[in-house]
Amino acid sequence: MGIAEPRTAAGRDGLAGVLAEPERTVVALDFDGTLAPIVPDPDRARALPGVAAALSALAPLVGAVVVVTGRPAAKAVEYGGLAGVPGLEHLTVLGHYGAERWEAGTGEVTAPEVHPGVAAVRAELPALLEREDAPAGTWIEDKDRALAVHTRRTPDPDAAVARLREPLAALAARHGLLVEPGRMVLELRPPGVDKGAALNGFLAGRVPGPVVYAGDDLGDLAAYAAVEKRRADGLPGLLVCSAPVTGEPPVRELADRADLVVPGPAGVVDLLTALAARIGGER
Ligand SMILES: O=P(O)(O)OC[C@H]1O[C@H](O[C@H]2O[C@H](CO)[C@@H](O)[C@H](O)[C@H]2O)[C@H](O)[C@@H](O)[C@@H]1O
Repeated sequence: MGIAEPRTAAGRDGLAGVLAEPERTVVALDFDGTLAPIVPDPDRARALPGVAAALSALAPLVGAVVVVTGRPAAKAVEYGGLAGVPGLEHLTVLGHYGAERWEAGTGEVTAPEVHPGVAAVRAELPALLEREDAPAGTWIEDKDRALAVHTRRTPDPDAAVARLREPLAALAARHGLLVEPGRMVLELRPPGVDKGAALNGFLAGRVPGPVVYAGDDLGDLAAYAAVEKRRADGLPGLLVCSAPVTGEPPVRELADRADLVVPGPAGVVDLLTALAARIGGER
């Protein structure tokens, strides 16, 4: 299995950079929709079988592998089966869009205090959803330092998001939070972090080199922008979009900016495996 040719010149340069300097390359990956197939119940999401094997084959061949997720870091580690995997001793997981950091080396999560607005939103959210007549199936995911309102299990998920967006934004703003939109979800979370800042923070202090970033949702756009900025500064980058395989359309803004669009987590596993084979074979 080979590596598909990126459709953009920047992407082809990015891939060439990765293959030329794997030891300086950072491979950054989103979790839900990229390593884990999308499922109706977020608590049942799990990394696709094959993810740990692909990552542990690739990680020793590149500078670093990092997971950048909106999930709490510990949940991504648990649902990803990412702890104690041979080859992943230096894995980092940046959770809550970078507010949390888990290191495989210590097995510990470091994070700031929980924003006080989260408790206030937690208290007011159920009444707001009732007042707004949120459709049956609307569901709150309590992530401790953020709250996500999911609509995937409502009859018309996109209409429910459109309807709830403004009142949720107003509630979030009253308590110093913001609304992060995603695939059939509106997350009320503290400001000051995003996946772009998370990725840049991770890259700071490392020897400058190529970056591969794979994601599937709106929250990944900030990381795309960070890679695009590096490319403008002359550093190679490869942007990968993990497109749904369920009939759901891909997030347009992401698919349009990607150098490579792959079919969901299985496509991501294939890409990681092919990268490892190519880099390993060229050593
Ligand atoms: O940054 P990510 O790793 O992509 O996390 C973003 C959000 O993903 C989760 O929600 C999404 O996946 C669910 C499980 O497949 C799906 O049911 C939901 O519709 C998706 O939006 C997660 O539940 C959120 O906490 C994450 O912030």
